[in-house]
Amino acid sequence: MARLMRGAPVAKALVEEVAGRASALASAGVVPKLAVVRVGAREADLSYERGIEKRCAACGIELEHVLLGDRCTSAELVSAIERVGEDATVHGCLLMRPLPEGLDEAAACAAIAPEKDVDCATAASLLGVFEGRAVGFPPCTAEAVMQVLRHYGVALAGADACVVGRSLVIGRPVSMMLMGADATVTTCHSRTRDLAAHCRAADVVVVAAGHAGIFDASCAAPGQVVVDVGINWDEEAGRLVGDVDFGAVEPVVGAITPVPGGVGAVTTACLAMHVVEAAERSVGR
Ligand SMILES: NC(=O)C1=CN([C@@H]2O[C@H](COP(=O)(O)OP(=O)(O)OC[C@H]3O[C@@H](n4cnc5c(N)ncnc54)[C@H](OP(=O)(O)O)[C@@H]3O)[C@@H](O)[C@H]2O)C=CC1
Ligand SMILES: Nc1nc(=O)c2c([nH]1)NC[C@@H]1CN(c3ccc(C(=O)N[C@@H](CCC(=O)O)C(=O)O)cc3)C=[N+]21
Repeated sequence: MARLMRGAPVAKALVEEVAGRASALASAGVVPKLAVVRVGAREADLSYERGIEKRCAACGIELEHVLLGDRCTSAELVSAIERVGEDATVHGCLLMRPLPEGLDEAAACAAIAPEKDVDCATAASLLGVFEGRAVGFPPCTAEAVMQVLRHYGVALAGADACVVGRSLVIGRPVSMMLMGADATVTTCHSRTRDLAAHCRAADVVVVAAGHAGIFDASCAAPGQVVVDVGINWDEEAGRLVGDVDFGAVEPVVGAITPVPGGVGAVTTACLAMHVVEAAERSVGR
């Protein structure tokens, strides 16, 4: 039986700290505020937004929704993002990604004011992650993975870590952050020849491929720590599932995060933390 690494206690500890800092700011006349920019109404974005709403309410963070229709142009999106940048009452700007087909994501990300980039969409923030410096903010999900590992006391120095996925939002930043924590990191992707062998050889595995069940019993090893970042909708079962075949893997490994109730719950807490930190920076705290 593996140890279950639930997200709730990790999120709770973060929220307590964030709420305290937000209320200190509010007493000084600054209410931390997040703008969420969403194009269209896809379910992945809506479910994230519901989590953000709950979390911001619990932390004392104000929320503004900037909504654009499915058929908006890249120019309209860029000017909406620029208006958020000019609004001095807003401290954080989250652009829901990926954008619908046909919109220029690079231009939209570049339009975010760097100091309000709470989810690592700009080049400046990515450079901070790459260099391991605290300029900007790392992606909330990548940071949530690190917070889970830290909360549950997973030793990373000298450990062999395997990351499945190389996207700019999760796979690559998590690989960098694990390396920054002195792990030896292997990053796998769709052209990796023997995924199962790389996974089995690792002490810690972070799975972010976006395919239900891609990490199965053939990837698992006794004692291993498995962090499941995947969020997939299982039509047949009518529920949320991760990238890990939980039923097959849980009996083998040492520790594992559930889906739902794992990394996703911590992601919104990291977002709230970034907004408060951005508000603190804006008043020179
Ligand atoms: N828990 C949370 O808070 C969040 C969870 N997510 C979830 O995380 C998952 C990953 O998201 P994201 O990084 O944006 O997804 P992307 O689709 O951008 O990237 C997926 C990565 O997985 C790799 N991959 C795909 N198939 C395989 C395979 N068969 N073997 C090995 N690698 C493979 C891809 O390789 P290649 O580069 O070669 O194509 C790619 O690098 C999704 O399920 C998403 O819903 C997303 C945001 C937040
Ligand atoms: N710039 C950007 N960054 C993102 O991180 C991002 C995004 N755009 N677009 C949409 C996807 C999707 N996503 C989710 C994160 C957490 C939950 C979440 O809270 N999940 C809970 C369950 C929620 C529920 O109860 O339904 C859990 O896993 O326990 C859901 C979805 C982030 N995304």
